[in-house]
Formats: sequence, C-alpha cells, structure tokens
Amino acid sequence: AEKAEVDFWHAMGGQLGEMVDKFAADYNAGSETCQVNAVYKGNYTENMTAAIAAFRAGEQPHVVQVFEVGTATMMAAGDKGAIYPVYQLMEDAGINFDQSAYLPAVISYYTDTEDRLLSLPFNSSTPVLWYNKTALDEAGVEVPTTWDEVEEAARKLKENGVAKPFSFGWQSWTQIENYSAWHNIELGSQQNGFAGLDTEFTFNNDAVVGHIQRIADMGKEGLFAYGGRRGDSRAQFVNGETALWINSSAYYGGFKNDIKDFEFSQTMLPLDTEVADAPQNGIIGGATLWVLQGHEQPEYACVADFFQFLSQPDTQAFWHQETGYVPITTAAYELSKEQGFYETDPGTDTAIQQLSLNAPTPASKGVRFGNFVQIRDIINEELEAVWSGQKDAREAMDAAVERGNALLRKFQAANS
Ligand SMILES: O=P(O)(O)OC[C@H](O)CO
Repeated sequence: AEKAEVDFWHAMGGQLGEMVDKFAADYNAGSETCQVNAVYKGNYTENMTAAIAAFRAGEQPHVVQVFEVGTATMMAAGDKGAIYPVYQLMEDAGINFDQSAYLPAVISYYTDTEDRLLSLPFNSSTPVLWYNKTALDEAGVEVPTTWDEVEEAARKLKENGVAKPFSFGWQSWTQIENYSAWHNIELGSQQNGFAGLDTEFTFNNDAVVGHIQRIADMGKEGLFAYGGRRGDSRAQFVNGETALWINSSAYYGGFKNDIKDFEFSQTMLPLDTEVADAPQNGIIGGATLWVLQGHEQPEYACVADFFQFLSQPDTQAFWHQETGYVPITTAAYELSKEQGFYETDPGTDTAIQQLSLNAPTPASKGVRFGNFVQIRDIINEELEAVWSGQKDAREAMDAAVERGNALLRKFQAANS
C-alpha cells in the first residue's frame, strides 16, 4: 500500500540537520503506513517565513519547526484557524499524550491559558557560558560565576594574548531575555506577555541598561568583541580567539566534532551581584513543532505517530546527548543519568540545572510577545549601535523599547 506522506520543514543545519534526517529515516523504516519528508528550509526566521507564505498559497507543510520567539505569532495564527493544536491532534489520534512527562520550564512556554499544549517540544535549549578551559588555565583564572569575574577573567585572558576574550550570540536572547529572567526581572508587563496582548516592554530598566553598558565598556577596553547575530561568532570560540562565549547549550555536539586543540566546557550564566543575590532560573530557547491545518486525516494520524516517536525517552535522550539540547522529558533525563552520560560528558547537565534551578516566576517562565521575531531585529539593531559606539546603552534600550512597543500595539490591534 502507498504510505501517507508528511512534509516536515525544519531549520536544523549542519550536524543538527543530519540528526533530523536520521530520525526521519529511522521512523520511515519502522512504519508501514507513514512517510515523513524532512526538508531543511534555512534558519529559524527563513523557515517560519517560508511556512507562512506557503500557507497563504495553500501549499503548507504538515509540520513546521518554529523557534520560541515565534510562539505568540503562531498562537495568533491558531486563533485564525491555521494551527492544529498538538493536544487536539493527539486526542483525535487516540493517543494518550502525557504532558506532565515534560519539564515545567519547557511545557509552560507552549501551553494556552487552559494549560493545553499547542506545539510539540522538540529542541529546547538555554544559553550557557562556554569556556576554553585551556586558555583559562594558561591565564591562571578560575571559571567566572559573576559578571565582575567575567570582566576580570577577560582582562587576564587579554593580557595573556587572547584577542577577543569575551563574546556571545543571539544577543537579545542571551543578554536581555535570559539576563532578565536570571535576575528575576520582567522584560515587559502582563507577565512578559503571557497574561495579555496589552503588554509593554520595560527592559530599559536600570539593571539591563547597566548590564549592556558594562559590555559596551568591555568592548572599548578590547575585552569584548561582537561577532554578529545568531551563531555567527561561533568561529571565534572554536578558533581560540574568544575564550568565554555565551550561547545555546545546543552547540555541544558541533563543538565536540570541531574543537580539537583545547579543552572546553560549559557552566551556568554569570550573576550580576549588584542586581540579585542569587540567580532565579534560565529560560528556554530552541524550537517546537507546529502542525498546520489543511491536510487529510490519514496524514495527521502519521503526524501524531511521528510525534510519539520523537517523544520516546530513547529518542529524546539520544538527541540530547548528541546535540546539547535539553532532555525535555523527565524520562530522557533519567535515562541519560542511567547511561552515565553526565559522568562521561561533564557539564552537559548545566542547561537542565539552570532551567530547573527555581520554580519559574512571572518574570522567568518565558516571553510571549507578538511580532517578537521583528522586535528581536530591532533589539539587534539597537545593540549593534551600542557595540559600534554610536549610542550608549540608555539611549539604545529606550529606543528599542519605544520601537518594540509600537510593534506590540500593531500586533494587539490585528489580533483582538
Ligand atoms: O540555537 P538554538 O536552537 O538553541 O536557539 C537559540 C535561540 O533560542 C533561538 O531563538
């Protein structure tokens, strides 16, 4: 018999893309009725834009991977009938899907006001501090745990010949969104947007402004070197120019393949001791799988079956261990422990520890702002103006909040 076909558009390039292809191939080999076609459509923004355009043209895939910042936009599309919510999909397929198997920090990002799961958690991450242990040892510095220590370590690394001691990627996510959650400060009103569309940004507060100004000052001293949006500055870390790098836990798999000349590891985000006495918890990044409406029932049965396959503890544990994405179910975490993964690969439980450090507060359970994909671009522009010396942190954050709020109002008007 012919298999029902499911189109799955994703944004996983390189080593991550190979893993996704392997999952699809394994699934297809084991299924007599379903065929999943996994297609790489570019980075997160490109994949999401492609899926929205395809939907308008009536050519949408069944499944699309959307990064966490696209959640509010996808939810609004759901209100207009474009989304097949995962809880509904599973119910219709007669699958008893246990939401409580997932980490609270992950599930709470993707549930509606009635606690129903809208998209399938697949690749969740959190930003960590990656460090070049060899370079730190050579410079005689300990792994930093506070921002003062990061600054001091960067200074010593510089003196010891490290050209661009400190850097990061996904700067809104790592330096504003997670910095805020980590210090239990809201990014915007209405519980970071979770409680309503009438939300306004507040990240031009003294803590965030002070933090951004600190990094700008580190740049002037030659301790920080900006290397671009997303993962663009990864090469700086891999080639040893940068020894302290904040970005997703999901760089682990690639680093293991690519870093041969030094020892590297990861640790939790630094604490700003002027802002908080102890860290709160980190918030996730990465992406989930959204199901789009407009296809036939047998195909949706395959989507549900494929989702069940992806949610298996062994699939999840394998994905986590190979990539550095978080073990998103308790079972996958337990299995990884049993398999001795955290002993053979020390530091790889940093992300899950950071996410589950404390019960999430309204300021630390995530962000849900409309148009946030575009707003992150505004934040990128304003931060880049700081790094290049055109603006100080106060001017840039005020401008980002004002420009961001205009896009929030536009989203609210279009969706209420
Ligand atoms: O590199 P990822 O997949 O962990 O994603 C990083 C950011 O969360 C994307 O918004």
